[in-house]
Amino acid sequence: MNLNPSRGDLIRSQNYVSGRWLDAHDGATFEVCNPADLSRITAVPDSGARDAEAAIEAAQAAFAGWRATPAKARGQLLKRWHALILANQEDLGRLVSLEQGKPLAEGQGEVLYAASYVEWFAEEASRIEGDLIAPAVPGRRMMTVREPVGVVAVITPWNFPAAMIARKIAPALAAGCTLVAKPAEDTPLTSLALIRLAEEAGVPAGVINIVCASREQTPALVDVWLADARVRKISFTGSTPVGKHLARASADTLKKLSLELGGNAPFIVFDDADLDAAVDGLMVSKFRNGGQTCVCPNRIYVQDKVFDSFADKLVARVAALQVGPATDPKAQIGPMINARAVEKILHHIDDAVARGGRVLTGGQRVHPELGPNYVAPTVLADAGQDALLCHEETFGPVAPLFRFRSEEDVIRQANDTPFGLAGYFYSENVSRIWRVADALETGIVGINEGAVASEAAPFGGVKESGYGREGSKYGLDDYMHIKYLCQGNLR
Ligand SMILES: O=CCCC(=O)O
Repeated sequence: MNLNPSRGDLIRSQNYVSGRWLDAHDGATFEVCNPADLSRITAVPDSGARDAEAAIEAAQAAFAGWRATPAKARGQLLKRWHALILANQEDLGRLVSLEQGKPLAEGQGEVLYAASYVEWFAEEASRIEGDLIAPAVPGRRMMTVREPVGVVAVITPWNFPAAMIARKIAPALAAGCTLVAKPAEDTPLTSLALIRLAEEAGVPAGVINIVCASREQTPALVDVWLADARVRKISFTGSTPVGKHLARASADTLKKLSLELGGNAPFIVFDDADLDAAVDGLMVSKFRNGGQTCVCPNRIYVQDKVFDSFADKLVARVAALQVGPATDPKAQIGPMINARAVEKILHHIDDAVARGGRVLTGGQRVHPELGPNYVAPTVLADAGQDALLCHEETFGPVAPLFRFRSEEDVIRQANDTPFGLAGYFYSENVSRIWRVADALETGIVGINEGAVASEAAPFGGVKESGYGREGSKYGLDDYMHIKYLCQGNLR
């Protein structure tokens, strides 16, 4: 099966700045490869400081006009973009799978997920409202209006190359912001294809600007955005260390920040749970995108009494997962994104085994004849709480099971992490459901549910998983500020 899009113009190998497709200022490029077999797909610009600067200038120049465009008209443009994304779903889905590696069905599903944010914010654009406030003294009228923050820098990860950029660009445009964007170096092509469709939808020149950069070149590019006072906001999805760096480095210009950072999600199975439902939920949440998802369960706590039967059911399902490239229609788990990701996953497995863990299934690389990035879906049991995979996001198809005795105990363990993005638990006891939902220190809680993401829901974390919310009726707030108007001397 060929993963190349049938519409050739959707594979772009240039930046898009001020409505023009351009090479990097110095002509530098880097290669984008298929993680399934490391074959070269194309090369894209390896942009630097001058390209970053040009993108800001374009976004700043377009801001006044875009902000003045009625919200309804901005929404209509987003609707046209949404329609084009749906019309090209198959091509975009193939492109996601080609550069990111996820199975075809997941690539197609991701495009729908991305489109759902565009549609949501197309509609939210018409609901940008202010308030009339009861004045505290006579003769005054007090009100609020909401204004776009200005130029936004959007920095996206490789694990959802369509959805993550869509759920940042759509609210930014709906709010009246213009933007400069940098897609992940592993997966720039889907983002470029989406921008090509936004251009086709009629988004004016300069409103969206996107520049690509390699891992080595990214700091030089992003530093320009961090230092420039015209960039009023950064929206970033990625690791906690990088999020902290962005917060520190943008402090001098006090930018507004949305940081969707690392997770270390607990998944708790109480002994009053429906075990089959819990296994279903874990399969969906843990093995989506091969475990390379920030809301994937990282630590699975199972109550003593049901531990063995849960483990048996889970192992049967995990051992049956098909691993392979997206060109194989039977594949359910694709390659990991790159060699560094594979090394980390294998290191976590080895470390867990060194700390008393048992491999119940998987535990090693597979299909070396296809490529070096395939890891067998793995279930581990009984590693110590000091194992690395208790403290760091593994970001791979590894499900470590830990026994617990009491609710109190498991809540303490679940919250014993600096991260707080998602948490999940399964129980049929209504009182426990509300107790545990309240006690989990996470921004998202799945209660008897493993698939929590939705454009209608606020996505984001607490603690060192970041701040800000994406999607939902709250999602526009990150791209707007509130201005208070006070009229005095009313007669
Ligand atoms: O990995 C980050 C985002 C995942 C999601 O939107 O469900």
